[in-house]
Amino acid sequence: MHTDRDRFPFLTNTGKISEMKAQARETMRQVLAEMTAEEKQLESARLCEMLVQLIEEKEREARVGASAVMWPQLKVGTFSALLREPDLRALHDALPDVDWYYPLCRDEDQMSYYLVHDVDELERGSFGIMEPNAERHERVAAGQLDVILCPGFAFGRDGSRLGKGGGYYDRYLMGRAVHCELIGVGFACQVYDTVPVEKHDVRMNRVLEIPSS
Ligand SMILES: Nc1nc2c(c(=O)[nH]1)N(C=O)[C@@H](CNc1ccc(C(=O)N[C@@H](CCC(=O)O)C(=O)O)cc1)CN2
Ligand SMILES: Nc1ncnc2c1ncn2[C@@H]1O[C@H](COP(=O)(O)OP(=O)(O)OP(=O)(O)O)[C@@H](O)[C@H]1O
Repeated sequence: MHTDRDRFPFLTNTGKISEMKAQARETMRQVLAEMTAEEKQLESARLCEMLVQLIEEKEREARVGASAVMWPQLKVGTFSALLREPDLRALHDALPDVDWYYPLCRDEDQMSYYLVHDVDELERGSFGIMEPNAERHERVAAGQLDVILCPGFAFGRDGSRLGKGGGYYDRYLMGRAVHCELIGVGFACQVYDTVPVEKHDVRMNRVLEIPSS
């Protein structure tokens, strides 16, 4: 059953989508600021459990018929949490066979992913985000990732995503492989039926939603 909660509630239609997106981001900053550290921790753990199930299922699919010499390892793009984002670090321990890649903003508009075995290898970089180091970590081509976990300010169940406003993800995701699954990962208060998007905004294949208890 859909309720008012499901409609993205904070918009006055100004006729300009870019203005509506800016307004929606501002509201989401306020909504997210109300979450306590404990709530964020609990929901992050829940999201990790959901992701473990999903990724294990993908691993099983990839391994049907695979041989021991060509044992497929999933390449998954993840992210380091900003203050208002879910903390996904627990995935490393829960899924040790996955190759984890983290984004690095290389200049004003380009982002690339690098292989990171241990979260302790990340260093504080642009925007205060914990990032890989281009000299120490191995870069992967955009078309090589099997799954990309995408952060954002808000997500729609229809796959729409409201990002942070840098355009990094949209530009990067244009180069993804056809089989690559894009998963929107946010807290429960970030998921609505739909959120405002422009033509260039890339749709998620799936948006995680913590079931309401
Ligand atoms: N974890 C993470 N890594 C990412 C992004 C992201 O959104 N999240 N980016 C996506 O493009 C790129 C960096 N771009 C960014 C653009 C804007 C803000 C920003 O406006 N920060 C918020 C604070 C958000 C928070 O704490 O959650 C703000 O000022 O309100 C941050 C990063 C690449 N790496
Ligand atoms: N594929 C693209 N090619 C060129 N410019 C783009 C592309 N995608 C986005 N941009 C530009 O980047 C800027 C920010 O876009 P937008 O507001 O959609 O970012 P966002 O999706 O919120 O950010 P992010 O994806 O980094 O979280 C806009 O000026 C937009 O025109």
